[in-house]
Amino acid sequence: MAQKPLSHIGIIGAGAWGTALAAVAARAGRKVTLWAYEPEVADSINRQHLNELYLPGIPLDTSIRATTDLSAVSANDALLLVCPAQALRSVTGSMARHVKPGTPVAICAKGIEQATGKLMTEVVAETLPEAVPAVLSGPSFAADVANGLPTAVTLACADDALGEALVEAIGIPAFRPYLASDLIGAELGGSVKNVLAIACGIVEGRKLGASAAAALTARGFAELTRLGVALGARAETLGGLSGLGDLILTCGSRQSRNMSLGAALGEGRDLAEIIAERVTVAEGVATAPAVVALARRHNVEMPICEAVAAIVTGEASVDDAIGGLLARPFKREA
Ligand SMILES: NC(=O)c1ccc[n+]([C@@H]2O[C@H](COP(=O)([O-])OP(=O)(O)OC[C@H]3O[C@@H](n4cnc5c(N)ncnc54)[C@H](O)[C@@H]3O)[C@@H](O)[C@H]2O)c1
Ligand SMILES: O=P(O)(O)OC[C@H](O)CO
Repeated sequence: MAQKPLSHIGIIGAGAWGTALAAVAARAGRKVTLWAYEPEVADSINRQHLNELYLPGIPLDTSIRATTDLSAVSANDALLLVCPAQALRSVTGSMARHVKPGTPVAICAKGIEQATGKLMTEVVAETLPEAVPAVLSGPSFAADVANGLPTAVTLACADDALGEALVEAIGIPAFRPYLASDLIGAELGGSVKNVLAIACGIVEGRKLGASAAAALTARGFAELTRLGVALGARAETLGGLSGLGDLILTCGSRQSRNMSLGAALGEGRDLAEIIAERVTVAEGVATAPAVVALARRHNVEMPICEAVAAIVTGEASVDDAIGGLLARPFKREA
């Protein structure tokens, strides 16, 4: 039977990225319902067509309807999960009874659950077992996408027909989803690059130079690839938009929350203070220790991620972590 078009898209999470994806789906001609955690965010979207808290100054299509009622998901043909990784289990658990069996559910959060070390696909398999999972990930700053600047991303789905229907539902010339079937590879790239972006930020904040930043990004990519392959991901996914593509973006720009948080750490600022000043999430902070635990379970060496985890958990100072990386024995590159 031919896959019917996905005309009504439910977006779970009205932070910067959920709001940008709502803008994309509306531009693609879809009916969009956006679930917000905060009533004032839903109110601002419905009344002023703005999300002043998370995506300030960007006018939204007036057709986007916001709600705080999770039962609204039952009216959607497909769902995009865009809440922070550490909140995904509680949100999907609360909405589970409203999700129709067979609904495609695209994970857009980039992180690993700290309490369990589980990937978002595992969390969704446990909380929404009758949904069809997909992963949407790649180089995409919310403000760029909401402003209509072009990018391309990976959309991974094990069901080809549903994957194609999702691409049709949200793809527009300025937002080009490339279809893939490797969900683990697609989600792992986005999760690990956030940790590596903190490391690159530290290099920037400590003024260690552009050569150090490039070397760190390349060695970080080697770490990401080792872990991905150990978890069954395909190397070409890790070298694609959702892996290398997003790593280059996030490691290279202070527009990234993870990179700028690292830069502030590198400048000598205190982590708790940096976080307290922000309303937005920097996923790499919670994901760093989770990546390290996952890597140890699979006997994968990830010294840069270990260094970031040691810094964010307060086990090492920035200088000690940098010194530890530079003192590692020389070895073969591959
Ligand atoms: N912002 C981007 O450019 C971008 C791009 C791609 C992917 N992502 C990913 O999307 C996810 C969401 O990020 P964002 O940038 O939209 O968020 P954000 O930082 O703009 O906002 C934080 C979000 O967390 C929500 N929240 C806070 N506590 C919550 C709770 N207990 N339960 C449910 N929701 C809660 C808030 O309502 C808000 O939606 C992250 O995993 C991020 O890595 C972000
Ligand atoms: O601002 P960041 O560091 O959360 O990065 C946003 C996106 O993941 C970039 O693709």
